[in-house]
Amino acid sequence: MIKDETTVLVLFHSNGGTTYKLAKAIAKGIERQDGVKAVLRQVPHICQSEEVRRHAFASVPYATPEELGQYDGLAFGSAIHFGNMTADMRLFLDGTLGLWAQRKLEGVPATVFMAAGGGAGREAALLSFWSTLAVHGMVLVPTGMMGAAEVDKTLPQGNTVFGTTALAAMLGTERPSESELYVAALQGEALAKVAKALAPLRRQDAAPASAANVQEASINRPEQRVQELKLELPELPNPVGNYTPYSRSGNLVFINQVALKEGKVLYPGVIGEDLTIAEAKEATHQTMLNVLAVLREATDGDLSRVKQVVQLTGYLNTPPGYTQHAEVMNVASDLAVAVFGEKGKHARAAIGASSIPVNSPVEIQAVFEVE
Ligand SMILES: Cc1cc2nc3c(=O)[nH]c(=O)nc-3n(C[C@H](O)[C@H](O)[C@H](O)COP(=O)(O)O)c2cc1C
Repeated sequence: MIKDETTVLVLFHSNGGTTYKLAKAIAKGIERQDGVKAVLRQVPHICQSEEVRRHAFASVPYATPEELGQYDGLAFGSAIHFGNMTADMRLFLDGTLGLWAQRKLEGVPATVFMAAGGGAGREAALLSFWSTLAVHGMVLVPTGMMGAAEVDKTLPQGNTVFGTTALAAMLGTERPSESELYVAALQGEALAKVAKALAPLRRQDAAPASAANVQEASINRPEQRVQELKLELPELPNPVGNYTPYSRSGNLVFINQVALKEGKVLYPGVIGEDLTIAEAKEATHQTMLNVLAVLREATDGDLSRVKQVVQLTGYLNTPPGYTQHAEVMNVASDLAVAVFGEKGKHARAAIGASSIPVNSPVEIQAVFEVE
């Protein structure tokens, strides 16, 4: 993501298309702000019906919970189901636990819009989002009286002070009505304004922190970092053939590991089919711990002898057409930098493979320069 640009995600869940139409109006409002880009994504469907597959929004890409941390602002939209967000949106938000633990969404502006039928419980439904967003520490952008003076008062309209809704079951005009779309665009514009204003401040806060982390890791001995990060480096795995856990040529150490944990493969199988992306990341973390355990052996128990992490190559057991290799391998790269600081930065390749020994979801080849 280009970090000089303000980017706002419009994330929706829709079955019948009304929330999608509001989402597009919100995105239009966001892009009225100079230098702000809207990205439209949808939440995966728990059960995808034929109706959903036929809709125009079927081609909108699915979001992952992890990607929420990349944006400068977030607009959440869902159909109202029994005075609440839909189960699909709820499930998605429950997937943001990792972001919450890292406080990644703290201070990120957010707003909420919803599609209703007759409007039963619509304010409670909007607030059901708000409590989740408050737990994340997000900056809530309400609609207040936005557009209230301009909406067509001869018909029932969905505007509320907490966010726009559309009253899809109300007669008299096509829904969302022009007034509902009008308020939705104002809401998008208001979110974009806050996102644009806060983005430089948030980056300023984040930059010294991450630079400090890297510096801290460089100053601290890697062994100390391993302890601080509470990383448990496992026992060395026994080779099952005529090879060694590592080989050294000059100052370079070569290591290959798979996702073995206590003698068994952690989450065996194909990523995206047998295991989720979150499980793939856990398996990648385990694989990198195995690499570090072997590296410690190669450096006679002293990781401070590592001069540079030179190259990481990740082979991921993925189906044809898979595209999220980089996201999974970032776990290994982040761990290298967390332990070795600047010396942890490396060249990298991430490759999809149709099968990996012992049905591991991942294999990492690593090259280190040592003293
Ligand atoms: C299970 C279920 C529960 C619903 N509960 C409510 C509700 O509490 N209040 C309301 O106004 N509409 C309710 N509706 C109607 C939907 O919110 C409405 O049809 C909405 O426009 C659907 O949005 P979509 O087209 O984006 O899927 C409900 C619909 C379903 C299927």
